[in-house]
Amino acid sequence: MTNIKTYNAISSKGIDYLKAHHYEINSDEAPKAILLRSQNLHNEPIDEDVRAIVRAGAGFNNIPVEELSKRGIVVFNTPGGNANAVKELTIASLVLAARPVIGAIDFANDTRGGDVSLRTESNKGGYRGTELAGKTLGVIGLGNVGSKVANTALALDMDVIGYDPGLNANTAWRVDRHVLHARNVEEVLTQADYVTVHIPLEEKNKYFIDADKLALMKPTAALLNLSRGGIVDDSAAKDALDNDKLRVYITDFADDVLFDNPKVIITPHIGGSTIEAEDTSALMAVRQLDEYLTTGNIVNSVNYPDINEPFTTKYRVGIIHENVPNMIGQISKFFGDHSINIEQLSNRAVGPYAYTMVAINDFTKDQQELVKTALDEIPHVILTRRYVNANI
Ligand SMILES: NC(=O)c1ccc[n+]([C@@H]2O[C@H](COP(=O)([O-])OP(=O)(O)OC[C@H]3O[C@@H](n4cnc5c(N)ncnc54)[C@H](O)[C@@H]3O)[C@@H](O)[C@H]2O)c1
Ligand SMILES: O=C(O)[C@H](O)COP(=O)(O)O
Repeated sequence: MTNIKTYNAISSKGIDYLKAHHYEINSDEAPKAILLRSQNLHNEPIDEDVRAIVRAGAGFNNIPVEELSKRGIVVFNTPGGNANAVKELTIASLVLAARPVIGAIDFANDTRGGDVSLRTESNKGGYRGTELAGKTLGVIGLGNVGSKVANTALALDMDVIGYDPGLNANTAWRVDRHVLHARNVEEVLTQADYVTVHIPLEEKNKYFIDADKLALMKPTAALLNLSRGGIVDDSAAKDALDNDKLRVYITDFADDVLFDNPKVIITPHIGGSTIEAEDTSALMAVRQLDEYLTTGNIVNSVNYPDINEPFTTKYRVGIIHENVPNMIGQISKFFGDHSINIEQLSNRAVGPYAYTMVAINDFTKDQQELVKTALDEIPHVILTRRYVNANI
């Protein structure tokens, strides 16, 4: 049995899937893989035998990806698995930014005991809000979450302007054609009545919304951050609120500087916390993990290229290596030199790393032993794994 170590509350759908596929969870054996949500893995020792780490969720800033890549550990996430949940909380946040719902609920509860109807009707004028229809929503990041938010806002009769320089032919189609594409983030910030940020916390995005960008926003605007703490400079946001340069700030990430501020609404990182999103993300995660551990196929990796081929031969060898010249030449030569016939060879690279998958039918025990030890000695090869097709 292969042991999988888990952190955080992983949906039972994911755990049951693993158990039904001959894995054990958190046993005494050295784990072959880690399955987690937001657990911070930076500064945590990762067991020698670990071959894969799967984030059941979108953001992977809690995982030391660079360090793991050097060890040949494949890191996966589950893109889109919780996007609908975040979209719905973002829409709820827009409504909370437009209408004083929370204060109104508190007031309604306070009317208990007196002439409820009289007190309610005579004081409800203090809880008048505005409508989203006709206002402009700026969406920064039009990925799985941002595209859904943008499209839904159109259905609420908002004008939507989006900014995402990373869109490509595969991802751009998700965005409704009525969403205006900004040439730069400044266009979004200056035009929007509501700004919502849906980008990953990478080095380049740390404090992406800082004092300078806040200064470009309308003083009547609302800022929403359901992406990550650290993407908005919360101290700068607090200053903008205190100086009437920003009307309201809603964030899914608590921060000491934001507490006890009537212009701030904080939720406790619940964007992806729905039953549906947790089930979907966990199932995506365990399927991707099982696929990698049993066939070598890589789907939704954040550090290595995806290779997803039907497993039609008896054996496969997956080779994780650096993306440098002549690797395919050296790998092919190795197999040729040892009289191992290659049925198919797939190779893809992303950034500094590459993955080569070699499909084999005739593979003696001696040849398999040789591959296990000698292939790793080719310079720039990081890790080699052999896969046996259980269906042949
Ligand atoms: N609150 C929650 O519980 C919750 C749930 C899911 C995701 N998230 C966060 O939201 C982020 C986005 O999620 P997603 O599923 O949409 O990810 P995604 O990868 O599908 O989309 C992210 C998009 O942001 C774009 N982008 C990156 N940097 C940018 C920048 N500086 N300006 C404009 N666009 C930029 C990328 O090109 C990409 O299209 C995640 O990385 C995660 O941190 C939070
Ligand atoms: O990046 C994500 O997917 C979200 O932040 C959800 O995090 P969680 O799985 O800890 O709820």
